Amino acid sequence: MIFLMDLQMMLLDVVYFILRSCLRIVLRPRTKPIDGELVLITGSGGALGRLFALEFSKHGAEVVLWDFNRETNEETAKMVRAQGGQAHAYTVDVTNREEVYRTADQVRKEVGRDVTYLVNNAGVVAGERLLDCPDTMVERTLKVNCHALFWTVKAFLPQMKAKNHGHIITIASVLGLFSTACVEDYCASKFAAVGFHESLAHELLTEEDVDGVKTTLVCPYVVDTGMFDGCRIREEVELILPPLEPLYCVQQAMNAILIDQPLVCIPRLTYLPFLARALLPWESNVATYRFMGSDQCMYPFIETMRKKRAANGPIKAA
Ligand SMILES: NC(=O)C1=CN([C@@H]2O[C@H](COP(=O)(O)OP(=O)(O)OC[C@H]3O[C@@H](n4cnc5c(N)ncnc54)[C@H](OP(=O)(O)O)[C@@H]3O)[C@@H](O)[C@H]2O)C=CC1
Ligand SMILES: CC1=C(/C=C/C(C)=C/C=C/C(C)=C/C=O)C(C)(C)CCC1
Repeated sequence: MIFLMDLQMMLLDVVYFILRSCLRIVLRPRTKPIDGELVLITGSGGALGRLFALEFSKHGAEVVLWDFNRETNEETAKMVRAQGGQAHAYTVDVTNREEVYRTADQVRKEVGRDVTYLVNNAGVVAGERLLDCPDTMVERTLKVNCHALFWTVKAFLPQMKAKNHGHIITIASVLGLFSTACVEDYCASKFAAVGFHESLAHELLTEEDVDGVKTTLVCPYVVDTGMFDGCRIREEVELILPPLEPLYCVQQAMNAILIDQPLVCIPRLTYLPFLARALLPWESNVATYRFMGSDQCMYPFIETMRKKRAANGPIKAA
């Protein structure tokens, strides 16, 4: 009897949340205020990290900027201050566990309060076919895009839990939900990031006294930041699915964060290949990939990366 009542309640919940999600597309819920929050962003010297810093600051938050590129990170801090915000820049390699824990303590002492929002945004890609990809590059991708999430979350989650207030945001990728050829390192690391994030979200949901700690998983499609320069799908399909403008991507992610949305794929159209991967036979997906030119979409990207590496020299391993 209890089982049947539980089943009925669960089905009602399922239908309620489906309807609520549909309604939220048309009637945007009220966003939560974040003025006075302390937001830490990793990879803040990069394109999306910088825009996140500027957007969070526009909403009244104070930002802590972590990047291992001192110059670009300082530049972000300057831009935040120029728009009247407060920023603290730290040069950190997020793959270095001790450095993460040490700098987290330093932030606590110097800024004088706990980080309440953590945006794990730092990310890299090897940009090489598997058999041509040096092992150190594979390791670097996994360390930056996946291992670092463990170190930063372990550094900041305890205070969020203690105060029952906080928000953990993971900038993953649609390539953490479905894959394509020649980005084995990246897909492995982003699928891992999605797995890490979702398991953490479930863990927090099972602990009743931490319902004030929220999570948002952000999965963007190609963004025009330079990171995936050259990535191309079939021209006709690209007309309905062009690379995203970086600011649009960050604003969509901000909307999701500010309404405590647990997952956002940007644009919404990319929920379809995610569903297709789960529902259709493998061969059907292969057929759609071929039709859309997404089976070989990374070929020109790899050529572009090779040219970039030839011009700038090899990338330092993390
Ligand atoms: N661009 C795209 O098409 C998409 C990107 N994403 C994800 O969005 C995030 C941001 O991407 P985007 O802004 O385009 O990339 P960028 O390369 O512009 O920014 C990434 C930043 O992370 C920094 N970084 C790299 N390694 C470390 C490290 N070990 N410690 C600290 N900082 C580090 C980089 O420093 P440095 O410049 O010195 O390398 C850079 O400043 C990434 O996680 C990416 O995977 C998701 C979907 C699509
Ligand atoms: C595979 C695939 C597609 C193309 C996806 C691409 C090109 C994704 C690139 C994502 C990037 C670069 C993410 C970075 O984090 C389509 C056309 C949606 C159709 C279905 C399958």
